[in-house]
Amino acid sequence: MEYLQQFSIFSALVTFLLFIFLLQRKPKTSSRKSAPGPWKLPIIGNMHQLLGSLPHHRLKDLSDKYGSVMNLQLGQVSNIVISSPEAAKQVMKTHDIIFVQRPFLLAANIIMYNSKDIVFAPYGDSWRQMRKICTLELLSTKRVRSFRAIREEETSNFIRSISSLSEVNISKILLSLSNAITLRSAFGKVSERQEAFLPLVQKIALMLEGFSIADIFPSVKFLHGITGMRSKLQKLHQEADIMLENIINEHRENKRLGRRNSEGKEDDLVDVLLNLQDHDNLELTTENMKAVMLDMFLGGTESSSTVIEWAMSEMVKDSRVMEKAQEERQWRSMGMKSQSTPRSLYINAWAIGRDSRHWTEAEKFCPERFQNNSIDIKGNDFQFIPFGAGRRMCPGIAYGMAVVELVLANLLFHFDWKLPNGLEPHLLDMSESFGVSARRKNELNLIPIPYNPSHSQEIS
Ligand code: HEM
Repeated sequence: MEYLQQFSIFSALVTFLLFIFLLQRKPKTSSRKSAPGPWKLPIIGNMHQLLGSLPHHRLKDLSDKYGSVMNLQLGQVSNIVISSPEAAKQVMKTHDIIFVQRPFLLAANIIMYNSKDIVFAPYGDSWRQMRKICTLELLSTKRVRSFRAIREEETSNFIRSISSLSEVNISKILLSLSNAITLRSAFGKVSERQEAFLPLVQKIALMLEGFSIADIFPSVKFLHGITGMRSKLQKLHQEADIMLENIINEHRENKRLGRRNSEGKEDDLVDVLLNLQDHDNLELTTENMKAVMLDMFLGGTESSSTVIEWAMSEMVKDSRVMEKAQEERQWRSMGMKSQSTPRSLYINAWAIGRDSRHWTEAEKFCPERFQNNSIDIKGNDFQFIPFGAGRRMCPGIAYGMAVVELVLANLLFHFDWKLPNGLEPHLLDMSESFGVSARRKNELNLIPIPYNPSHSQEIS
């Protein structure tokens, strides 16, 4: 089991070689010396050079030409693009304090109650307090363990639902599973009203990813109005606010009446926040609570399902890896227990994970590269930073990995997988889409072949 678990982790994480995240930071002060960069046009700067391909691909091509610390002008905003582990270490470790800010994003500011969350909060006392609540209370190993029953039950239902299908849209059902786990962990017993929160979160995620004209020309205020962006954001914010307000009020009322919000003994995340608000000497406002809940959904659902989606795609494409990952199940079945010119920083972790000076056959899916070495995923080895690094590193590693590992292990244990319509594995399209987590461009459809239909054991 240990081997399969480790393999799942490695398989999942290695997909981050495919996974884009352009970690966005903002230096506290602008440096006087400018990095090299491509020639730029008046007004739009280098925006035209990003057209025609996904930004992380274009940025890698440009950095191959101009260097791993490159200057790029997008509208009024001067950006530094980081594309090597050495440069990433400089900005995320050695000089982390200078680059710890997130840039101002109109969407985040409106949706997140003037950035009262963690992801978009300016570096300072409020972020520090929220981050502490997040690491010590909401996403601690102990809390993640307390949601184990939810993860297992949802995964078990998920596996059972696949068994009765002749073909599965893996992309879609993985996102639903990830959403369902977060919904129950966050809100406890799930009502229809709470389910309506999910499509709204998806709309918000779409608004938060990508480049917006308002952020590229921050001083040209009228642009924000004429694009309709501001009013769309305000509408979404109001809708989310009403839902979150209702959910929090229901929890408050249940608490007052001594009724449990969650099904089991464990508190859900809203309970935890309400307890902190009542008992601790913290300035945790209801707006903070709502903004953090949005962070949990935006940061915690698509990220995990995308890892599994890419891991499955890679393994279906390469049967050698799939078979190796599935080897262990035979043993298990044999009786084992079951500003006007602000400056931003983009860290192209996608390009860094493919740096040929650090990785042999960097483009190849080869989870074994993580065996028998001590490469760390927690931001200490800069050639592989799936969760970022430094002060703003992801606080959701334990939560995310718990979901990825459990779901992937169950998918591999219970089924063999085939592509539909006799499609040859090597012809599987592996294009990515634009967006924060670079999901598959085309959804992944697979045929599940139950490994052992009489075998009802789930992997936990
Ligand atoms: C496999 C799943 C996940 C991946 C790959 C991932 C990746 C990341 C990355 C790359 C960052 C930016 C780090 C930086 O700027 O250096 C980040 C930040 C963050 N993530 Fe995750 N994440 C995952 C799961 C989660 C989960 C499950 C949650 C919460 C439920 C979460 C909450 C956050 C928050 C709140 C931040 C902002 C931290 C700050 O600015 O202080 N993430 N994540």
